[in-house]
Amino acid sequence: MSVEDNKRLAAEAAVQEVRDGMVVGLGTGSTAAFAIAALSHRCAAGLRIEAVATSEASTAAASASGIIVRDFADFATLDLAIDGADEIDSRLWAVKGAGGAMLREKAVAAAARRFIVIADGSKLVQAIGAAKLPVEVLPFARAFAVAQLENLGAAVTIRPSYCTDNGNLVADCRFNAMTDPPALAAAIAAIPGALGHGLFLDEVDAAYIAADGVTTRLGRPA
Ligand SMILES: O=C(CO)[C@H](O)[C@H](O)COP(=O)(O)O
Repeated sequence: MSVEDNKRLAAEAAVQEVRDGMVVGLGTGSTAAFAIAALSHRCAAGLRIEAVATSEASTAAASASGIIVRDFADFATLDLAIDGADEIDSRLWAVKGAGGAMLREKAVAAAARRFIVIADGSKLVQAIGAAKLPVEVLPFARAFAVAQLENLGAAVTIRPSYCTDNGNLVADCRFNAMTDPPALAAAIAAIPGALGHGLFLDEVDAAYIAADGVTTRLGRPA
């Protein structure tokens, strides 16, 4: 089984949780794309849902595949959201944002009554922290925010030639050791000009992880 097959299996397992009448948050990235495809097949077979999407790319993909996509600005809560991750551990702490959508992704995940991460087995780690941690940065505050992130121990690279869907920069941060993710999340959130980051410590309710063609669920059942 290839990595792509495992991404698809994890996505298909998560999409089984979607029920008629739900408002569903759609993630961003290659694994989330498999969820959009699986959801599109279910909609073609008669499932009636509405969706909101975490990026312009996912909005376009979902709309093109026949899913009704609404504006997240009009929803205070969602029934379910499904998204990929760059790392996830058994505490259901995740790092997201390699695709640069973490600010919208976190708002959608937080609004969802149930947030599911889908991933192939390579994303399941003993403890998060090896992946780069993306931080969305207001261009106006670029140098200040980078210096503040460096003060927290990060080696920071502004993602070249990249602009988020919100018109901002992404500072990719590498930490030698991420010893206290909750403290780090709080410290980054306190930086003026740092608009959001890819540490998801409170949002994930469950994860479907597929490895070697076998899908495992971590976290609470639907
Ligand atoms: O957080 C994300 C985008 O901002 C993605 O969900 C994450 O990067 C995983 O992507 P992929 O499924 O392509 O590996």
